[in-house]
Amino acid sequence: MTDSDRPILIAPSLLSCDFARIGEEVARVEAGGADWLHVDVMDGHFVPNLTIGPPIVKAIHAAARIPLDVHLMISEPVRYAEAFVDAGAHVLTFHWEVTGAAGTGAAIEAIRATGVPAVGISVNPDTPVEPLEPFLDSLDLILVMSVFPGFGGQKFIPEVLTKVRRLREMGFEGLIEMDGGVAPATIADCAAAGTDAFVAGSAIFGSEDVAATMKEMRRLAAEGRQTAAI
Ligand SMILES: O=C(CO)[C@H](O)[C@H](O)COP(=O)(O)O
Ligand SMILES: [Fe+2]
Repeated sequence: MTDSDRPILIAPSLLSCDFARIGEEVARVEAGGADWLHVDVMDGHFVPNLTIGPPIVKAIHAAARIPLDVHLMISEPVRYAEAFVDAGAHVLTFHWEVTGAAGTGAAIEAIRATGVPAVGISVNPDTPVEPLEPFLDSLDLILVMSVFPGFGGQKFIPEVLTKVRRLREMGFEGLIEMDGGVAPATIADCAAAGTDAFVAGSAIFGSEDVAATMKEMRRLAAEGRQTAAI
């Protein structure tokens, strides 16, 4: 895939939305041009925070028209994968820190067996990407965390950009997603490094006009990618 063929996917993280009005929040970002809805699942064990489970994901899916990008920050992703896929996950991403070199192949296989359209793996900011090499051909997406998982509204860690470049050098052709502190000020660098999918919670839901913010982020991502290609 050449740079010009690569998508620019804007994925608002519902972690920063008004949960009391979640259906309206979904409609608001869809109308504003979102490509995916990013859903953060936390278990209070892998990360020190608790969010939502399959019933709420099902409710979001019922309200949504665009794909659900489900980010599992949980210690037992395989145990719960089917429940999240039944609830409507389109992309299901688990963490390398949970499965490691010994368990990742089996986890990918088990999650693939659920019939989910896309299987992803995520790496924390301090996790290298080289150990992912044996699994690159069996992954649809790699989510590079640009904050330590657990909370929205944290500051972008720019050092992770080298891992996006490294994954492209290693020949990964699938989607690369960045999550954490992605905003108008940081998105161009993410795109220039080789990112396709951009998760943003506080930058989108914290803005006055979600449509204008997403449009501006898309423009800056395209510009960043083009600058990198010159
Ligand atoms: O996975 C996450 C946190 O663990 C969230 O997706 C992420 O933090 C998005 O929020 P923000 O854009 O505000 O950083
Ligand atoms: Fe996330």
